[in-house]
Amino acid sequence: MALARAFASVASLARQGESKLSFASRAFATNTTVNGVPVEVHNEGGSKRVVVTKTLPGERWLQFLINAGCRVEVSRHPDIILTNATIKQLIGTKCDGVIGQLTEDWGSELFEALKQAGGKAYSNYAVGYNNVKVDEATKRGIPVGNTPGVLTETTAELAAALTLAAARRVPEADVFMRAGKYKGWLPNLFVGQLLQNKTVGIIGAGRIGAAYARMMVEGHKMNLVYYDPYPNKQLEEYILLYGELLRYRGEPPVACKRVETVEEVLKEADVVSLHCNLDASTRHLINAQRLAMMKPTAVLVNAARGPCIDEAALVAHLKANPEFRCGLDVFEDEPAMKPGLADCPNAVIVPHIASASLWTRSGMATLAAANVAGILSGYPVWNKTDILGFVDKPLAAAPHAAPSIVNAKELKLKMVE
Ligand SMILES: O=C(O)[C@H](O)CO
Repeated sequence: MALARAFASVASLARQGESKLSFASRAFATNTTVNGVPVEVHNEGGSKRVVVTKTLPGERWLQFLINAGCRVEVSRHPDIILTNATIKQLIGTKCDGVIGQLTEDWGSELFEALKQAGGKAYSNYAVGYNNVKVDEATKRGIPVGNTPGVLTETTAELAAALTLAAARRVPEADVFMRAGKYKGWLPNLFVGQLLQNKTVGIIGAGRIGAAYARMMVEGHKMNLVYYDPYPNKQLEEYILLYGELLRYRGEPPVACKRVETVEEVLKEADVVSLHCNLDASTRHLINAQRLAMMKPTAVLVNAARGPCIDEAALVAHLKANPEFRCGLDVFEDEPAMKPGLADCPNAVIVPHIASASLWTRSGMATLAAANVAGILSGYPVWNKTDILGFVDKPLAAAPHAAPSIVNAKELKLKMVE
C-alpha cells in the first residue's frame, strides 16, 4: 500500500511538472489559417510540420511533438467530420506527419497528398483503424500508428455499463421519472434481467473482450462462453482461479468455455458482447439469422464497430422481441442510426463514447503523438504491450520509440529489442 501511495504521489508530481510546461506551450499558441482552414499553431519555429485534424485532450501529447522539434498545427475547422478536401488543404505542400481521426477516410487520396507533401508518419487517434487503408500507406512508405493499451479497461467498463443499463432498463426508467410518471412502487415496474450466475458470451477475446469478460464474471459470478479463433489462455486461467476461490468459499464455481462457432455463443449466452475488429469477415456478423438464434430475453452489446451488426435486422428483432435488449455504442452508418432504432425502448444507445474517460483519451493523444514524434525522430518501434511508460511516467523517462506502428513489419522498421 505504502509503495502504491508513493508511486501515485510521484506520478502526480510528475504530472504537475508537465502541466506547467504545457501551459507555457499553450500560452505561446497562435491562430492562423492554412489554405483557408483555421489552425492553432504551437512551437511556431519547429522544423517539422505536424498537422492534427482535431483538438486533442490533455497536454502531454503536445510535449512529445514539441520535444521532437515539431511545429504543430491543430485544425480549428468547425465541421465535426472533415472531408478529404479539407484535410488536403491542411496537409498543404509541406507536411511531415498527421494525427487523424477515426471519422476520416485515410485511403489513397489522403496518403498520396501526404506523400507529395513529404509526409513520413501518420497516426490514427484510435486503437481501431478500419478507416485507414494501411496498404495504401505502406505502398507509399508511410508508417501508420494506432493507440492500443489505454482503451482496454475504459472500453470494457462502458460495455459493462451498457449491459447493466440494458438488462435493468435504466434509460427507460430514467425517462419515465423525468416525465413525472412515477406514482409509487409497483411489483411489476421496470422488471428486467438478473445477471448473477447467468452466462456471458463474448465474440473476440482480445484485450478489451477479456477485460469485459473479467468484469462480468467476477462482478456477477457469470459463466463465460467465448468465440475467438485463438484461445486466450490467460483469461481461461484467471476464470479457473476465480472459480476455485468461489468453490473454496462454498459457492458454485464459475466456468469458462471456448467454442468453435459464433452460433454456439449466441445460443448459449444470456448476454453477448462483441469485441472483434471490423473487416470483411465480421461485417454483419450479427444478422437476422443469427439474432433469431439468441435467447428472446438476451442482451446484445456492441462497443466494437457498428457494421459488425446488421442494424436494420436488429431494429426488426427489437420490435418483434420486446424482452430482447441491446446496448450500442457504435452504429452501422455512424453518426446516423437506422430508421426505427431510436424508437425502440429496449435499445440503450450512446454516441461512441466507450473510450471517453479523461485518462484514456489523453493517453490516446499521447500515444498518437509519440507515434508521429518517434518516427520523425528516427526511433525504433516499441512493439510491446506495456505502453504505460509513454503515458504515465515523467516525460523525460518515456521510451525513445514509436509506441505502436501497425505496418512496422511490412515497412521493415527497426523494433526495440
Ligand atoms: O478504436 C477506437 O479507438 C475507439 O473506437 C475510439 O473510441
